[in-house]
Amino acid sequence: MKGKILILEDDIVLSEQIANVVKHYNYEVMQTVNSDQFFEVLRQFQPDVILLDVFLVGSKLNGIQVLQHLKNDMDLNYKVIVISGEVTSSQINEIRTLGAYHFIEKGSAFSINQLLLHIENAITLKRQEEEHIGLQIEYINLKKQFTRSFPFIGESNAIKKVREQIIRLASVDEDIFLIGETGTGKEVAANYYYIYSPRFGKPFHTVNCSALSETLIESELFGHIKGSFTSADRDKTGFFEECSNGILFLDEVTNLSLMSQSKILRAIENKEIQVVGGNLKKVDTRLIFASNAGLEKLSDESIFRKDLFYRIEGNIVELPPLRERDDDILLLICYFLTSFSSQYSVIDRLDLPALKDDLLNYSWPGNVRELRNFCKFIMINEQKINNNVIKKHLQQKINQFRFSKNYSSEKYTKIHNLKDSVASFERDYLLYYLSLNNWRISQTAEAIGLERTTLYKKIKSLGINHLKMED
Ligand SMILES: Nc1ncnc2c1ncn2[C@@H]1O[C@H](COP(=O)(O)OP(=O)(O)OP(=O)(O)O)[C@@H](O)[C@H]1O
Repeated sequence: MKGKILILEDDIVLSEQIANVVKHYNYEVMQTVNSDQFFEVLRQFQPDVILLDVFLVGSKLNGIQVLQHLKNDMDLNYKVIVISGEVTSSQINEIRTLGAYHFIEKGSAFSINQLLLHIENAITLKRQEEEHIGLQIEYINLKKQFTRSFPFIGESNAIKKVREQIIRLASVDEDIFLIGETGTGKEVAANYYYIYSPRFGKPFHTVNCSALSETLIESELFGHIKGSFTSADRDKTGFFEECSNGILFLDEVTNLSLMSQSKILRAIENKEIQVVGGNLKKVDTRLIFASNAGLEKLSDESIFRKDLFYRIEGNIVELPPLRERDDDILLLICYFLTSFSSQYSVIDRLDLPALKDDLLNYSWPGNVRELRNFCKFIMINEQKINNNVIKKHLQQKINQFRFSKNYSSEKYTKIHNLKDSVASFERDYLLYYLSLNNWRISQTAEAIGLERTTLYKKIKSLGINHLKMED
């Protein structure tokens, strides 16, 4: 069946004649003689094309009024072909303004073959429009899904500025360089760029450059031809070509060798890649670079090529560390706790604003990732969540951080006598766990796997002041 046709025609002989011909050409047809009957059939039949007469004897509405009703009250995509006897030029204009697909005069010039041609064209157009609408809906849904999966939370001025920069660069289809400490959200920002890029919906791949081995890097990025090296047992398309018309996200780009960076620069400048063992190929790949390196490291020639740096310098966007966007910490903690609480069915009753100072007392060196993992840890390990529970975990975190910062291995390797070095470590270790366990000896002993008496002896022999301790 090629399509559905609904006829509204009071001339039964003509209606029958048209119906027979179009049926013969594999269309499904319904015939009606007045407007009431027409609207009754219309709802159920859902035609592709409507053949509409203008003057209808015995009908509540004439053809033009029917057309008016179709335009104003029905948002479905029908194609209407008006077939009529004598109509005035102003009526023809009205028919056109009301959105009819075509107007055909009855009379001696009327040809059913021509009508068939118009029907076929109308149906083709309708299918194309439907496909276009379908694609648009799919595109909008994909965007919504993407935005939900990669929320970019933050209302601090710093993050607002970052979002603005990203939207501006994405909308003009420029390469971008995201820099920032680990966990500040460079990958989140890359996804945000993709959403605002005209390339959204086209391929988008992430390559972690530190995971690429130097020998295979060219083949991974630019592809290779079968037989071009020992293990190349078939042709391979590289990431640049896979993402042509789309976006390639090169994460940790400063971990690439200077040689590999020069090949990337060539690919950007010439919009062309050299396939390993093959020919040059034109590509149109937009690039997002990301690195944990600060600006001063980026301008160090031994880490990042000067020419590549100058090429991208104007498009650097810096993700601020969490400690510099304190306004966001409550928004983020609230988001993570809520998302993990539904995941692990833990109810959270918290007065978050009262926690702000405590949260900001810590520097969050792992940034948003650390905050996220902190929330996850609490949600998994605690049954009841309240401000005190959060404070307790925060204090433990602060203690651990101080311990790792103050007692780096360097402190012990500097002591040239092994016995003294071990003693120094043991002392720091015990002090750390004693403070973590509120100076309770039994609790500390259990936490570190010692007998209570052994711990007590060690405390004495290491000269730890045990006056504030309890058993
Ligand atoms: N603004 C934000 N809103 C919501 N989640 C965020 C935000 N920033 C970071 N995250 C979350 O924090 C975690 C780390 O983010 P991301 O991987 O983007 O950081 P990164 O800067 O790329 O880190 P790295 O340099 O270590 O790869 C992710 O789980 C991410 O979803």
